[in-house]
Amino acid sequence: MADSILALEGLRKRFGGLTVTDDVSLSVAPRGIHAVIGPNGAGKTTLIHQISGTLRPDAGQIRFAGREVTHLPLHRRARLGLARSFQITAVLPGFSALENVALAVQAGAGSSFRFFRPAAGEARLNAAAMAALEQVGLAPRAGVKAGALSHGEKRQLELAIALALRPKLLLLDEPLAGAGPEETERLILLLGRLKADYAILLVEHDMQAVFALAEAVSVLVYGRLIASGAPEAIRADPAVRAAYLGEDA
Ligand SMILES: Nc1ncnc2c1ncn2[C@@H]1O[C@H](COP(=O)(O)OP(=O)(O)OP(=O)(O)O)[C@@H](O)[C@H]1O
Repeated sequence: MADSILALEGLRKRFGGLTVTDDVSLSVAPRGIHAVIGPNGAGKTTLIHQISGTLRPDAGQIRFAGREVTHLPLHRRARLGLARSFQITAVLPGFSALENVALAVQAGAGSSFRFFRPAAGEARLNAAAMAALEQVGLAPRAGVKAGALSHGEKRQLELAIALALRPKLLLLDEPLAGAGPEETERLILLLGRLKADYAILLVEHDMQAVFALAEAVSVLVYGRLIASGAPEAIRADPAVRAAYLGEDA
């Protein structure tokens, strides 16, 4: 589709005898949240890994921002604006929130910061990092060591790191996992704000959050996409109810 930021076409991935991504085609709009849901082991994370470039598909095509990226390595896709949220384990606990984001900005900016004298470069770096912290509501905690942040704040920090790379598409794999009720509410509000400016592909088990946030929902079962569409249509889809939502419906 011409107006999609991401388009998957006939994507396939096998692990030995197991087909984990089975002829998956879907497109993601340039703004808003597209959720991918499905039971445990359905292949959601494997799909995200193929989009980010961590895993190579066996067949099919991935188009991102108007070009084919199927065989591009992860860092080249990141430069084009494809960001995955970094897991908490990637955050450096001994560095402040600001330093963590600044490191990401520096890595993402590549050579563009070399043109500045070190001090000026550092000021620009910190300003860009602070802007990303502001976007996620973490600016007041900029000086706090990442290791001392609460679980929810670490999630916010991961998002700030991803945003610092100025992405066009954010890949979020279970951003609400492990968050308490209050943190969940805060993160849902944050994602609701971010989706106005970014395309977000969201893998999430929290169905309340998914149906509150998503403009589009795709349902994976055993690696196959059994439905894709507006949340209301997905909720009413008999195949989806039978395969997945049935137990909660
Ligand atoms: N590297 C691998 N080698 C072999 N099998 C794998 C590998 N990675 C994942 N799998 C298998 O592929 C299937 C899909 O896994 P995946 O993690 O993508 O599912 P998921 O939908 O993200 O699950 P969950 O909701 O539990 O996180 C599972 O059966 C899993 O055991």
